[in-house]
Amino acid sequence: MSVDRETILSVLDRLPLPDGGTLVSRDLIRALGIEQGDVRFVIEAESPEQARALEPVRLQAETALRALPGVTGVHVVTTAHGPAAKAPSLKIGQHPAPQQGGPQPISGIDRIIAVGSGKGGVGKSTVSSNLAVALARQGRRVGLLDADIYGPSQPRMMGVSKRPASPDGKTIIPLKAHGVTMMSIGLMLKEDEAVIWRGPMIMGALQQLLTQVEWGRLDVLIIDLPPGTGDIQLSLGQRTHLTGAIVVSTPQDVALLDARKAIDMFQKLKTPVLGLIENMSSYICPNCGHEAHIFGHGGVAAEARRLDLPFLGELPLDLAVRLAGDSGRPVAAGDGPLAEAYAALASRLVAGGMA
Ligand SMILES: Nc1ncnc2c1ncn2[C@@H]1O[C@H](COP(=O)(O)OP(=O)(O)OP(=O)(O)O)[C@@H](O)[C@H]1O
Repeated sequence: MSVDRETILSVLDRLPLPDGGTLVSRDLIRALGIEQGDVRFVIEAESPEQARALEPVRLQAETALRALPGVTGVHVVTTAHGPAAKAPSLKIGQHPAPQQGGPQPISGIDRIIAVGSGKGGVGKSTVSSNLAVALARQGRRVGLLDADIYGPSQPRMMGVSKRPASPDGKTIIPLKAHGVTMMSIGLMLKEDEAVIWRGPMIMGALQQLLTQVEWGRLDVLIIDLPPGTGDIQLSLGQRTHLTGAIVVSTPQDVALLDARKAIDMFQKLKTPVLGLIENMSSYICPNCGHEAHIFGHGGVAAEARRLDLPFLGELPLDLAVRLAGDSGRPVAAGDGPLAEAYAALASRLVAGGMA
C-alpha cells in the first residue's frame, strides 16, 4: 500500500505549531517527495529562532508519518532564513533569482554531469566520487559538488571535513581531495547544526553552490544529486545547462523501476542521458573466488538496450568499495581491478567528449 501526498499533508495539518496554525496552513512545507514509501520534505522556517522552536513539531511530524501504513522512512530537514551565519555563509532567505532564457552554463566549467538514481542507497555517491577521482587521475580538471541535502556523504567519502574559507564573505573557496576540487552542502553545516540549515532555501542553496564557489577552470563538474526525482533535480535541470546525466542503479527490478523514473525526468528536462551504470553487479567471494549475483545481474544493461541508451559499465559489489568510501580514500585512488573499472569508465567518458 502506498501513501499519497494528501494523506501526508492531512497528518501534518493536525500538528499545531507553538505560535498557532500548522505547517500546512502556514505554508512552511517545501519539496515534499514520496518515493517508494520514503517521505522527504523541508520545513522552511522564517528565522533560525523559529527553526529551533519548530524542532519539536519536526520530531512529531516524523513520528506521526512513520506510523502511517505504507511509509517506510521519513526525512525532514528545517531550513532557516534570517541573519547570515558567520562567514563563510551562503546568504540566507533567497528564492533563486529569476532567470531568463532557460538553463544557463556556469562560467569556467566546460561540462556538467549530474549523477542521479531513482532510489537511495544504490551507490550514486560512491560512483560520483570514484568517477571524479578516476577522471582527475587521467589529467582532467574535475569538480565534485555534493548536492544531496538530505544526506551529504561526499565529505566522508573524499576524506575532507574542513569548513571552506570565504575570505570576502561572498565567494567560497572549495576544498581539494585526491586531485578533485570539491564542495558539499555538508561542509557548510556545523556538526550540531545538522537539522537546521543556515542557508538559503534549498533551490537557492544549490544555485549558490554552483555560482559562488570558486571552482576555477574545470573540464567537468560532477554533481552528486539527491536520490529520486524531486524539486532539486527539476530546479537544477531547469536552471543549469547540464551536459548530461548518468543514472546509477542496482540490477534489482525495484531499483530499475525507479531508475526508469529518473531517466524519464531527465528526458523531460531535455538533459541527455549519457548512460546507465550497474552498481553492485556481481560479488566475488574473497575466500573461494565464486561469483554470486546478489541483486541479480545484467538488468541495467538490458534496460539500456531497451531504452536505446548507452550502457557505461558494471561495477562489482565489493567490501573494499565500502571500506574505501568510509575511510575517505575512494577505491579509484588506488590500484587493482576496482580502480581499473573506474579508470575504464572515465576513459569512455573522456573518449566520448563527455568529460
Ligand atoms: N559497489 C559497491 N560495493 C560495496 N559497497 C558499496 C558499493 N557501492 C556502494 N556501496 C556502499 O553502499 C552504501 C550506499 O552507497 P552510496 O552512499 O554511494 O549510495 P547513494 O545511492 O548515494 O545513497 P543515498 O541516496 O543515501 O545518498 C555506502 O555504504 C557505500 O559504501
